[in-house]
Amino acid sequence: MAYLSLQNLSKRFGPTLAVRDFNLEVERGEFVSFLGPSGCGKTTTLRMIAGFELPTSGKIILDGNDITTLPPNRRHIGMVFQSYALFPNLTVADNIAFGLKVAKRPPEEIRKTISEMLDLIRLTGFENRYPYQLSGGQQQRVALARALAIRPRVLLLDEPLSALDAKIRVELRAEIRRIQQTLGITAIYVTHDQEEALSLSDRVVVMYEGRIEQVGTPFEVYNYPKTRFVASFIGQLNLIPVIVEDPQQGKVRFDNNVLQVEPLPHLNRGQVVTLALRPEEMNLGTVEGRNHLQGRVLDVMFLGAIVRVRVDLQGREVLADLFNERQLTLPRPGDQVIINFPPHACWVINEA
Ligand SMILES: Nc1ncnc2c1ncn2[C@@H]1O[C@H](COP(=O)(O)OP(=O)(O)OP(=O)(O)O)[C@@H](O)[C@H]1O
Repeated sequence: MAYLSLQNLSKRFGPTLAVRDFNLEVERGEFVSFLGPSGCGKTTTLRMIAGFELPTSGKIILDGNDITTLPPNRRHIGMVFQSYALFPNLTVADNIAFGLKVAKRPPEEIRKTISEMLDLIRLTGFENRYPYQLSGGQQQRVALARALAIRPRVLLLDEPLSALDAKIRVELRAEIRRIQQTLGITAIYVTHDQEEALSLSDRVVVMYEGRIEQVGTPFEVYNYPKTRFVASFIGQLNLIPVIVEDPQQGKVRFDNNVLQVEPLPHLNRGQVVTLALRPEEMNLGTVEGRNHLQGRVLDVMFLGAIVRVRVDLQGREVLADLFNERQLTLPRPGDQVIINFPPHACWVINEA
């Protein structure tokens, strides 16, 4: 059996079913993210694992023991929140030592753990500072050390980076992953930021309205989304309505253009379906390949590593991404362009 097993978990708050029949198996040492829009039940699920909420139904098994109704302080779980929640009147060292002192660990062990934790979060020398003397990022690293000092069986992180600046957020993200891997600790990370979930996790649980939509590696949920929600929540997606011309040959029609996609044996001729394509699969300005569409540039957004071009394709707006390079000639609004994409880049959504 998996290290942490969530079995048919549900949570109801009055009329709201916040979490519905949630099933997940987490391996020891795995880093799993819960990703979804506000209100989809991520925090509630995390709080049930921590013991702050009792499930309305279902079970939580940790390392072979049923902990569903165990009080939080007996679960041996570490938690990091969005607000650093450090004790303002305690030094860094005393904040880190807090859980160990409550557990009445010997002073020698406490000293040793403080020193190891400071080394791990790269704040050696800061032990006598108070939280107000630290930056937000440093405070959050202390909060992480405090959660880890008790050697928890699972580390839970609830949007731990959302109060920080963009640059610190990216730095600390890498730090969290490094520390998690160094300790081999099992971690569950709640976020509504897809980039954070994709970059940190071994697996991502995509949630919507209290339900799991898909569980998979970052590669799987991005490249092989199982539902329309997952496809549109993670990354950008172009949707183009087309009519099936020849299902066996994978030919579809968009206005007067016949497009080649992969064979669609489960569909019928004449059916209206939606082609879904990522912006990075749309090539701009070349006539190679099998599918070309005429378009007109609406606007150009320079994002650094990529340039995102919004194009009008005969009344339908799509996004096409170019890789930035210094020699690039940027398209301009009003330019006539050709968009092409390979047959294997599109998937077909059939909503009928
Ligand atoms: N204590 C509570 N009492 C009543 N309703 C609650 C309570 N806690 C959460 N809810 C409701 O349950 C649903 C799920 O909330 P939850 O906080 O788990 O979502 P979330 O995905 O973590 O959202 P966010 O990203 O905004 O924190 C929401 O509709 C919320 O209003």
